[in-house]
Amino acid sequence: MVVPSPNSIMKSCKKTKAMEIPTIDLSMERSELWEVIVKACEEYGFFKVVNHSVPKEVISRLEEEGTKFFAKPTQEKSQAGPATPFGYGFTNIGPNGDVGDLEYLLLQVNPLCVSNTSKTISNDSTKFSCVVNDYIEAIKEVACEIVDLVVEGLGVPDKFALSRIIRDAHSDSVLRINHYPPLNLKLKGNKNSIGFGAHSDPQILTIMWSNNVGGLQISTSEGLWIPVPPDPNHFFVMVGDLLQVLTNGRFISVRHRALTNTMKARMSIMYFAAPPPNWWITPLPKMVSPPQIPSLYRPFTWAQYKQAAYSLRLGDSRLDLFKAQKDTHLVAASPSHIQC
Ligand SMILES: C=C1C[C@]23C[C@@]1(O)CC[C@H]2[C@@]12CC[C@H](O)[C@@](C)(C(=O)O1)[C@H]2[C@@H]3C(=O)O
Ligand SMILES: O=C(O)CCC(=O)C(=O)O
Ligand SMILES: [Fe+2]
Repeated sequence: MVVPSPNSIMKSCKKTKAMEIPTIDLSMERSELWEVIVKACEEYGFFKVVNHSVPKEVISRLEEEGTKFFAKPTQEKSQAGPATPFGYGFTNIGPNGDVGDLEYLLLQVNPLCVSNTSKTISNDSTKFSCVVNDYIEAIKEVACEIVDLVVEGLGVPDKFALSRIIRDAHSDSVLRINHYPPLNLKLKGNKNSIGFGAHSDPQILTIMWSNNVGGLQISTSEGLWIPVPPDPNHFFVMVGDLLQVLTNGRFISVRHRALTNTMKARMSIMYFAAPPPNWWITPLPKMVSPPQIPSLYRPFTWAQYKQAAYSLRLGDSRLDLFKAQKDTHLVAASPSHIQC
């Protein structure tokens, strides 16, 4: 059952639309759960999860570490940067000059990488690493539970086809802590500043937590923006580009953006579940049946896709590069030909 969120009635304004965010109660019967999850992934590529297994303290400890770090003077924070790609980054979201008013910490989820990056982030790097690792372990379980339900809902015989990728020791999953300082109206003179420009996440699945400050918007297929009411007690899930490919386009990766708040600082913690770099991405066998249902995409590795994603601008439609089109003039250069 998809439960309407109580905060879902929003004022419509130009190019935005009120919508009930699909809410999935993870304590429901498994047989009912996979059906609603598949429906939400097909319709929106986005949903909220309630009754998840992550203890409140695991979230609040990481929020506290994030707050402590972002409160430091810029010079001190910069010692943890630049984010190339891991560590502290600010203002420019990507290497292509994409604008956005935010600062962030980007960490590879591998405990050794967390430990190394933590040394420049915190004076008590052991504590920081522990807090981050506890969060990663807990959120990874939520991600695996969700993809296992997706696999079951799609009728894929290999029950762990997706969670196995996320659990792989060489998984390239990352954790990102975003901090959007309050918008200085006097300096910006514009009420709606973009914190993080419109994009879809390139990985398989994103699990997002945010503090009680709104800002996230998701896009409908008609290009209307839907504001997502904040809810620090629950998580939000986003379908990423790779899940779109793995389901042969049955699920659509959700385009989203974050606006900055005029008064309050916003913090979001994103877990991006990804395969190992050399993992080949092709639709799950159940999702193709040639010649009637051919694969919409040509095979590629996560490393190739990531390279393409990082060499394009934030809003570009990177999946188009990997479509299995027959007309050669529409087929883009293979990823190895893409300039970085
Ligand atoms: C502009 C960019 C930032 C980004 C890499 C990219 O070139 C295009 C994708 C962006 C994104 C969005 C989701 C995640 O926040 C992220 C870590 C990712 O994997 O892809 C960011 C990248 C980034 O900030 O490095
Ligand atoms: O902060 C948010 O709400 C969204 C951040 C985001 O989209 C990202 O980190 O990829
Ligand atoms: Fe994102």
